[in-house]
Amino acid sequence: MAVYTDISEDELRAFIAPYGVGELKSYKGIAEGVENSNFLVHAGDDTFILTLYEKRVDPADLPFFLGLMEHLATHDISCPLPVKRGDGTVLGELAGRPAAMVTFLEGVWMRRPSAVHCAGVGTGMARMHLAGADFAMQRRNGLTVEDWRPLWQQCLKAHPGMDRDLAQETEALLATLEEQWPRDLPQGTIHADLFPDNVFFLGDELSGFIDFYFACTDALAYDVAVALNAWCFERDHSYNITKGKALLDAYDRVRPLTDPEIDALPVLAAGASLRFMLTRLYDWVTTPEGSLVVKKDPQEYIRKMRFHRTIGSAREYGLDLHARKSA
Ligand SMILES: Nc1ncnc2c1ncn2[C@@H]1O[C@H](COP(=O)(O)OP(=O)(O)OP(=O)(O)O)[C@@H](O)[C@H]1O
Ligand SMILES: N[C@@H](CCO)C(=O)O
Repeated sequence: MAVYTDISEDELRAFIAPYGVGELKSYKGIAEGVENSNFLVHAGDDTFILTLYEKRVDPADLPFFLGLMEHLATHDISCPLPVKRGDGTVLGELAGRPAAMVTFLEGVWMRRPSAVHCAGVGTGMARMHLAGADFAMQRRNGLTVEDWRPLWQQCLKAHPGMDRDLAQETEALLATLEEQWPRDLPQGTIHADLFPDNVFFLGDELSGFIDFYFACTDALAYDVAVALNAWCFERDHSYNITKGKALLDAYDRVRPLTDPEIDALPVLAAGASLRFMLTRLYDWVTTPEGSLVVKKDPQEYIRKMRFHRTIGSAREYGLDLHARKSA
């Protein structure tokens, strides 16, 4: 569940007063999510999401995240819009935590996305990348190739009895990625955590993106690689090329991938699988039993890491290189 910090009605009433959203009618904690405390707030005639940022979010990054949501929401991308207070600011403090209110987004996330949803996320992500091109702020990706080895070392330190096969293959992949990581691909503002639980749909139509708290400035194609990992594998860990093709072709139609991006896709996808394997493994080995944090299974991403080792070109993910050439 994700209500780490509880709030009283009186403090919430005082908190929302400067937002000019009307009288507080009701509020309740939201169980989903693992990073922050989230509440559904009804005030005046509207519904909002109130987030209290917990310790894993650096307060110095909040202007970037909230600024990006405002930029995208005002550039035709459906995502939560931070609500401004009378003085124009969006960030406040509640129960000793930095806190902000954003507009409520209709829709639900897809527990079992189909190829149609994968195409939707491909199109939506490409539009988001184009809309983010003139966002003025920058933020370094704190979980990119240089950060993986220190994270791996922290995992080893916390769990000295690490499985030997896993240790060997992780070391080998780290070394390969450190050597081969592409540094000069087109850069931009990326979401960096575009998993199904962060994309809402109404029926088969994408209704919006949430959870921009890993967003950063990095290779646009890395975002594609994260999504490929998160959307195009089945529960039995097999890769679904129909979904991969749907996502990649849809993305490519809105923002054509460059040749270097296409060439780099297998390396980027392997890197993305390592990134999520490592953060999950870190949580797995450092979170005490009985803690409120919901630990996600690193095993899923170990399987994905192994899969990407077998891939030689973007074509094997389903990208229709032939159709691109003749277009
Ligand atoms: N703007 C929004 N509109 C509607 N629902 C929202 C909105 N923002 C968040 N939610 C709801 O709150 C839940 C948790 O939000 P979010 O994913 O941002 O939390 P989090 O703590 O950052 O978690 P995680 O990083 O693990 O995904 C979502 O699954 C969704 O149900
Ligand atoms: N999307 C991440 C978790 C939080 O952002 C994962 O599934 O590991």
